[in-house]
Amino acid sequence: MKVSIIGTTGYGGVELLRILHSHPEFDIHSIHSTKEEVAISDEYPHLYGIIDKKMSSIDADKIADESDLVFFATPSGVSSSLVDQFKGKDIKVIDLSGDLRLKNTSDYLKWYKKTPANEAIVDEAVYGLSEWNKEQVKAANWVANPGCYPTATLLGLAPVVKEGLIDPRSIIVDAKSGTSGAGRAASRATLYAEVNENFKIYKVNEHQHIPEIEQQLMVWNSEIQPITFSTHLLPLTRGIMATMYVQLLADWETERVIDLYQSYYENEPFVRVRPQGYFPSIKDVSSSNYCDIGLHVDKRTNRLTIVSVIDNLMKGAAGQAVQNANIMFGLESHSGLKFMPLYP
Ligand SMILES: NC(=O)C1=CN([C@@H]2O[C@H](COP(=O)(O)OP(=O)(O)OC[C@H]3O[C@@H](n4cnc5c(N)ncnc54)[C@H](OP(=O)(O)O)[C@@H]3O)[C@@H](O)[C@H]2O)C=CC1
Ligand SMILES: CC(=O)N[C@@H](CCC(=O)OP(=O)(O)O)C(=O)O
Repeated sequence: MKVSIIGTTGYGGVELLRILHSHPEFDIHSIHSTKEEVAISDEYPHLYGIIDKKMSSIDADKIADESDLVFFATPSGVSSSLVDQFKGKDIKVIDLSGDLRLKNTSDYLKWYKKTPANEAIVDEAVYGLSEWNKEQVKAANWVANPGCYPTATLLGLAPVVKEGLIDPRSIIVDAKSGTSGAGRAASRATLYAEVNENFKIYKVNEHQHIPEIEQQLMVWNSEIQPITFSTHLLPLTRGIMATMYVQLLADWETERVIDLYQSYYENEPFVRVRPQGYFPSIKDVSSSNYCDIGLHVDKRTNRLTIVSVIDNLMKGAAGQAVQNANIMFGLESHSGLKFMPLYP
């Protein structure tokens, strides 16, 4: 199968290249960004002699004629204009941005402060949280690849929310990310001198992933109320840790909660529910497509602590996008994604 990538010079795009270069079924047919006739190895010298392909102009007709699938690894606002160029064409699309995720376009306007994408395509797009929406992803022409924080958060909350085990008003998510989550464009917030030996909270109660998380939680359980969700910048390149606190409605032992999570995820190659007493760290999943989950019930408060870790560029972006592509084309969901975490 031939694939094209738009936004190849970004961190999500170059992670797609890393995965697809050794994928058994997908061939990288064309790569694109705002630059043309520039070799990707000039932008990323680590690719020298491995992928020296040049970027070409974004011609939607040509891409649709020649490729089976295109990834939009472009910023929010740019993806929506690509949607206009690709709609009606005979090609499957996976968008890594937030542009197709929010079904209510007024939410998009409110949280992203940008013009929403074409409403019919937003309606049609399937939310590609791979573990949960497989049948829909399989049949989809447009996939909205989930955000990095929502992926870690939703995989960690799904079993207790679906089972109705928690007070629906009690969800608190304390999330932290490495700086590659902000992309490759230069910004003061991600300068070495700002991030190194520092730890900052940002976008307090205003993060654009809040409506995305709430939307999916409410699909699973309509009782869910607005959540508290905080994001912090870690002095790391890759990785997300989401620590979540929820109030259990009945007395549950930690062991029983772990059993529940293990039964939910037993057939999922990328979700590892850790045994009692172990809490995963970011290094446990670095550069891999795994999401690791640790759980503990505090018997004094009857609150459950859930720790969920992912690599933001893999399970949080390019890895999950390829997982969705595998599902869309009837391949094994872990095809081309069997990377062991990088350690140390
Ligand atoms: N980084 C992460 O961990 C995650 C990112 N995402 C989402 O994935 C998308 C990509 O993120 P990321 O790779 O980090 O972003 P980057 O800023 O690193 O890269 C953006 C890419 O988009 C290209 N681009 C920008 N404007 C245009 C345009 N008008 N037409 C064509 N290409 C354009 C850039 O090309 P050029 O070099 O030519 O400017 C670059 O290749 C974003 O929507 C982001 O929110 C989602 C989950 C996690
Ligand atoms: C560390 C960091 O800055 N992370 C970014 C993730 C943005 C992102 O992935 O954007 P969409 O999913 O909305 O497209 C942030 O918190 O805004």
